[in-house]
Amino acid sequence: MNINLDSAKNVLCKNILIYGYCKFQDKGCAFSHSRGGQPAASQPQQKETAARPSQEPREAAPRARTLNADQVNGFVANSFADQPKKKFNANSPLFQPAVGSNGISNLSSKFSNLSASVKDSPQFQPENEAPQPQPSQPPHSSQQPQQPQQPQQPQTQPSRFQQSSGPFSSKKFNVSTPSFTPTGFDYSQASGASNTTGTLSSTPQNLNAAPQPNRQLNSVMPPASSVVGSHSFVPSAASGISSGGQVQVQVQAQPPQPPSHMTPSNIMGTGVNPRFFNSVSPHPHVGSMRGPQPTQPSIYPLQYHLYAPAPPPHLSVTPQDHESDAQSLFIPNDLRESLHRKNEASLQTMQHSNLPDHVNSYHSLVPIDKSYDPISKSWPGKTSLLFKCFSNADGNLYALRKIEPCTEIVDETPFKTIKRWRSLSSNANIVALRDAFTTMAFSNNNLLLANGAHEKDVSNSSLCFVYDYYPNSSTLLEYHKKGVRPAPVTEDILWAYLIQLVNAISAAHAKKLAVRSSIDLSKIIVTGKNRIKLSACGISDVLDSAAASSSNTTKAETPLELLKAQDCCSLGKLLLELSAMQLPANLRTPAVATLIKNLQNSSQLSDSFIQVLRILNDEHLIQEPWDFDLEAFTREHLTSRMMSVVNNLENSHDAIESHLSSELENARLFRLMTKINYIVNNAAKLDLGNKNSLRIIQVFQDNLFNSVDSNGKKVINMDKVLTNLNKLDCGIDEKTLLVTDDECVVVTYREIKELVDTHFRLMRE
Ligand SMILES: Nc1ncnc2c1ncn2[C@@H]1O[C@H](COP(=O)(O)OP(=O)(O)OP(=O)(O)O)[C@@H](O)[C@H]1O
Repeated sequence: MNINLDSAKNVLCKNILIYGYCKFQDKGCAFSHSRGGQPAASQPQQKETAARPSQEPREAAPRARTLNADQVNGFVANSFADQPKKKFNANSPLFQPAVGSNGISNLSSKFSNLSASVKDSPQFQPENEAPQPQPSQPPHSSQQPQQPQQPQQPQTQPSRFQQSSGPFSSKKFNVSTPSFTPTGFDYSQASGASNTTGTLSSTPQNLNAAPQPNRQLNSVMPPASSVVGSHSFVPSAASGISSGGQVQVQVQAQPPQPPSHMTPSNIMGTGVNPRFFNSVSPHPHVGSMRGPQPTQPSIYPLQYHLYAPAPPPHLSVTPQDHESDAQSLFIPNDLRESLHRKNEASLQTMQHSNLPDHVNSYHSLVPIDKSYDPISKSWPGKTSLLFKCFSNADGNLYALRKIEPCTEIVDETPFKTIKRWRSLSSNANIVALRDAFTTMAFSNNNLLLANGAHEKDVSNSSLCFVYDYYPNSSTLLEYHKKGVRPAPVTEDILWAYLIQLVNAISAAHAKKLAVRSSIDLSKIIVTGKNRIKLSACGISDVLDSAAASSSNTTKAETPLELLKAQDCCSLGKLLLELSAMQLPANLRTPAVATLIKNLQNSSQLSDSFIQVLRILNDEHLIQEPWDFDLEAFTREHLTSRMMSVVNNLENSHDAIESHLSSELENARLFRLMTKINYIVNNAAKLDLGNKNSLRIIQVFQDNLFNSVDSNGKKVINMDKVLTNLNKLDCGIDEKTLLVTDDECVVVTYREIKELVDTHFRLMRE
């Protein structure tokens, strides 16, 4: 038809007259589309929207929620109808992204073909479940009282997919899809929290009475694996729709319980003495916890096992040369768990306590002593308490040991060996001493001054030693004797301990120091597998020196040679004590000679180790200390054993390095999430061109953090976040279904990744 373009623009389009809108309005229709200056609606949906009564203001970001059956059945493709601009409506001519100059439009225009409405969403139906009868009447069953409509209640994500049946009822359940939501993460259920979603019901009758929606919309949907995959799928739930059109879920599974190793008692058991965290603490420095107390144990520790654990050894199949299993891609579970626990212990804080805010340049004190008794066994007449603290100087964590009373220290003289101890900080088997001082910080100064006490009353001062902090370490006593499950003592372990202790003692002796009270089961800490360190070095030096200078008697200092020999004796005693643990209780006699004989006869220890025990426990060693040469002893008895210890250390170093390399790229998900957050948070401020593609990123981010359990209750599903981010990071071709209140769109992870990268690049330009 020939049209005069000049005159046509003044003629009202017939489509407007007949239908009220023209679908070619933006596609080149030459006629006028404005009635009396009012632009005509270009979509029937827009007219509907305009006629609709004003709705509740919506959240800026679309919130994933479930549509009820009425919404589904009566759904018209009103994508984001109540938003200023339409974005993803496949039926709308407006969803043709304008050709932009930034290149994103090409990409996002693809989504116009992929877009699908919520009504098209499939329902997951387990294969063995009988198909639900189609409703022959409106969804108002006489058997079911109608649930009160609660439009503002949060709705459930899985139920969105329980509203249509048919097409996918014969599909196999695919746990590898992103939809698979392990049910082990809803700990809130375990605490007895009730279902807050008023429209949900868990009664079995609802399942029978529930009609299914008519729509069979499989033609536009992607394969089941990807569609079901984009949502939380709970295999144990059967679904239905109530008479009120509300989704009902029948829950069959018991609420999941956290693994036994993740119970609070277990966590507490590994770290700080729980008494420090009681609301009324028996610890002298820890006051009662103020502030609101949690009413239910809703806080759970970190989820250490975010990946599936390895199968039992007898079930694991040895991979072929060209194969690799998933376990090899990740850091081993036990190593990851131990590192997590160490981090947790390091970052633990204590909000309300009577501990001072600052002790010299150290702050944020948290007790790490696990014993209930502050009275020290190593330094008679003193109390000793250990705290984790942060340094103001370098921000690092340290272990601060407070010793009281310290009235005998009146000047700097007792600290004369501290500098030499500090110089041993590089020794692998000595916990580095960083600082030593006396302080009044632990005494309540204000109270003392108010009571007329002198400000510099030394009776209230404390002696403090600051060491490197090794989170979650335990003493040899706790590790092999007093722990919940004491580790067995083998000969290999004994040799490894002996060599490490000789290394520490030799280093100290070379600096003209003696380790003294540090050679004790309660003062040697285990920091890793068979790795030990002497803690509390230097304290005996300071205390003995202070005691000597304060006493009026001019008592001669103990000769260093004697102290060195005492160190070797202490080493012998310690090894004997550990070795005796291989004997039955009735053979553990206090007489050294008999004990060694029993060890020789009744244990698996080799003759060479028995020989070492004999030498180190020889009484002549104390009587004639000058005769003993530790270097010669090392050369003669330890050299051959050193090779295997070095070999083990090298192997462990290699293993740790290979695990480290597998985690080299572990920041990639953080980078990806940062990019997405930058884009989404700055979307309003930045001119990012095509808004449709931006919307996809927003919806992806929104879907990522919206998980619900089988009851429609919001849960934190780290597994889903990790899985989806990993897929996005790899940019795989698998499709995912992004769902908002009104619409869903099917995109591949590759396409979302391209959008994220493009937008982030544009944002930086
Ligand atoms: N440098 C350190 N870093 C981290 N933890 C440490 C450090 N030194 C000791 N610990 C831990 O602190 C806890 C208490 O140690 P401590 O030496 O006070 O033992 P104790 O049996 O209480 O001794 P004492 O009878 O002398 O008080 C132990 O569990 C130990 O593993």
